[in-house]
Amino acid sequence: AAFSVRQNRFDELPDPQTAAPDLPELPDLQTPAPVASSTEATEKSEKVTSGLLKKCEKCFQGIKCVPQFQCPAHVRMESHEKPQICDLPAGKFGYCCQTGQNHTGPRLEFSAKERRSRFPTILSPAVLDEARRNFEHLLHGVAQIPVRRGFPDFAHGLVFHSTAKDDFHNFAISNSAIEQVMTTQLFGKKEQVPLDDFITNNVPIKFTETPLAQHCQSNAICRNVRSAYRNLDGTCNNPLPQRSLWGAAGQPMERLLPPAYEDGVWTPRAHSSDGTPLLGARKISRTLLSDVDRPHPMYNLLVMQFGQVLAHDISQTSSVRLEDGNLVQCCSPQGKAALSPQQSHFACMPIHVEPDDEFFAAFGVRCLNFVRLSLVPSPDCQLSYGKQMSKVTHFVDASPVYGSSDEASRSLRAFRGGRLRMLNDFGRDLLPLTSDKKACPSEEAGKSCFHSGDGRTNQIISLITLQILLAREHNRVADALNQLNPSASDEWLFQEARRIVIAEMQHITYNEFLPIIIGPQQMKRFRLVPLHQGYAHDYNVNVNPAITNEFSGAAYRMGHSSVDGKFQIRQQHGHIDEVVNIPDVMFNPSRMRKREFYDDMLRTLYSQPMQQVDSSISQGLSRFLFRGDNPFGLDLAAINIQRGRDQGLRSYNDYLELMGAPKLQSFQQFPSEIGQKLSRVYRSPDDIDLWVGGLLEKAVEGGVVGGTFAEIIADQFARFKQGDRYYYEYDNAVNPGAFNPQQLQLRKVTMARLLCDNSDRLTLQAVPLAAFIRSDHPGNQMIDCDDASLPAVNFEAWRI
Ligand code: HEM
Ligand SMILES: [Ca+2]
Repeated sequence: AAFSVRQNRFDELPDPQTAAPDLPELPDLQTPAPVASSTEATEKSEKVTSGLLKKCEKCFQGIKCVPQFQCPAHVRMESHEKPQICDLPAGKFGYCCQTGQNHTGPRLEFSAKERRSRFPTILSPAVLDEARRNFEHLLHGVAQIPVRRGFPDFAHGLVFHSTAKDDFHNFAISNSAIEQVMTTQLFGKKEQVPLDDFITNNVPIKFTETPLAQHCQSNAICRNVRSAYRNLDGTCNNPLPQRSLWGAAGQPMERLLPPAYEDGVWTPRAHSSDGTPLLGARKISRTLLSDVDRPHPMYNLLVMQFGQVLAHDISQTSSVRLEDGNLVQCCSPQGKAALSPQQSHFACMPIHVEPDDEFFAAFGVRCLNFVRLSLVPSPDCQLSYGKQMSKVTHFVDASPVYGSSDEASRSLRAFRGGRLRMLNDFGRDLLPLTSDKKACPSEEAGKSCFHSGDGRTNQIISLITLQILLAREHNRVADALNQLNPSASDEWLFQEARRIVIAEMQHITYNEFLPIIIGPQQMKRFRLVPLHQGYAHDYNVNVNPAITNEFSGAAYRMGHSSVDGKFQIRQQHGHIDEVVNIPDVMFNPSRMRKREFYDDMLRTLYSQPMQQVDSSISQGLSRFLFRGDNPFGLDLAAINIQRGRDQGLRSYNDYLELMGAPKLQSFQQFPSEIGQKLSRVYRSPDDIDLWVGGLLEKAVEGGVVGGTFAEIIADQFARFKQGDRYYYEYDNAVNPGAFNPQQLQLRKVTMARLLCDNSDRLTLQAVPLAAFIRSDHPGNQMIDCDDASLPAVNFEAWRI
């Protein structure tokens, strides 16, 4: 087989306890595991010696030393061909890696000739015809049952909404991609193509010259690759013409490991490693991910809320739709049962609820709606597995503020003084109201829903708060630039203010936010720490900045565990004025019109602790998500697990191997209570879903997530840095919109400054100096917004 992560190649590594200190460590689980019961794994590892532990050497010219995680092909190599090891910052070792970005690329040793002898190299018209007929039948042969307004699954669908026009466009592209996938499935079945050949892109047959080539992508035409401003849709960031779409809106996501599709193409993982059916996502959620109140001792809810804004900046998938653009329904009314196979849409993957469910049983609910993500055609037009995409620009570029297309950005601009349009609500600037009836779940509420660069803004009121804050920051900067340059054009003011706000967003992300999530070691090892002065030189034209499926489908959803089910809205002197349950402020923005609410919400965010990232998920998300006026909502934990399977994520153990840690061999390696629960829902440690396994790990030192999520997240932010030519720390040799040394003083910006500069100063007069740290944490302190020791960016450097 070309690919076999199932074999544990890392049992060749010596026991981390007894070997050199810089070896990969066992995943640290939330409470110390009873190591005493000497497991099979320990015995094995004591016996073997490693070919890996040669002394660290320098990599050959042109080859980079990267963390093992960024050298995914290593899991597919025999030990004698493993890459050479080398030194990384933070006293860790890495690999001299040559694999480039194509993690699921074909193995080199198969020559094209050898491959060709196995199956035909062209698609026969008969296969194309049959697949076409099958697909037509799937599209039109079943009842088109839409989701009804006012129900939780309607709001869930809105999370994938951008504009009606976009949804329509995606529908056509996704259909073409799904027809490609179905043709591939049929071809695979007829020619008995080995599963491994699909998942490693080893089937060198193209759709070119068939009708299915119609939507295969061409490259973007970049009129000016030296433009000082990044394109709104993210195109033309990479200067090479054949890479002009890297990181752009609508582009496919990357993968760290080949997909776990049962047919190698698009059929979700549904079986355990021993062949028995996997248990359902809801069963796993209610067994393992209960709601326990564990406030974080150090970090506040602003970490959670900034985290979500950032999530929306870098990822938005899209779900399969009905032909008329409506959402697909997979359950009978009131979730009484899953629709029969004859009635079901092909993208249905409903979540099964058992009759003994502690919560949903009381409402007679046996089915939660779940629709698979839509696909995009293979960029190279090759027969391959299904590829999910992100609708927003993959880069950290404040796309929630400006939109991910020229059209979206035009709808947001005032075209005066470089400003964004705002709603003046009795002297306070709020976001403009939306006219898009699909942006809010009920038509009535739609009247007061807000419009921004991201379709998910109204999802929760604390998210609206930060969206307002960022839009105000843009206008504040535009006004300051206008003061300095009264004759500057609207376009110049807009683009300069946008360039500054993006840099602020990037600086706060890498300087303040990310270290909290992944800890200082990972920051150093992946070279993510911003410089104090001067320019960074990490740009790498070979790095694809695309979001990975593992990041969006699992690792970064760690944020869901940091959500608290309640907001404690404070008045003066710490007195709690109102307790708001989060489901009551999902897609319900009316409170924002109360005069003091915006300031109060910001104060809540910086003073209320976030929840620890662990296996506890608030019932506000796992029972009442998007409940609206209904007695029950959806289960986001179950949705996350199901989504991982939809996206073809491999099991947790495979990602342990990728980071160079030994795979788990037994549930006994977990703390006993967790191990027992795991054994009730999984047959073997090889079956654990990535999101679940990641949440069970103990946090890395100085971070909030465990080792596996830390690696996936660090890798992603390394891509956003190395693969973004416009990254704020790059000089003119790389970045045509580079800041000059005086302008780079914008590194002074902090989250605390943004809070002060964009509050209403009604109830918010002071902020914690380290804004993401609880104000009651020793060492942090409240600072008055007018205190000169709270650094501010001076815009003099923009006088022209
Ligand atoms: C009140 C807070 C939140 C709610 C109600 C919420 C809800 C949701 C929902 C409904 C989805 C779509 C799930 C699916 O169908 O697959 C989603 C996706 C996601 N969420 Fe959250 N979320 C919240 C906070 C956060 C936070 C704090 C983070 C990270 C720090 C986060 C990260 C993500 C990511 C990465 C995705 C995948 C986005 C995509 O690629 O489409 N969320 N969230
Ligand atoms: Ca973006």
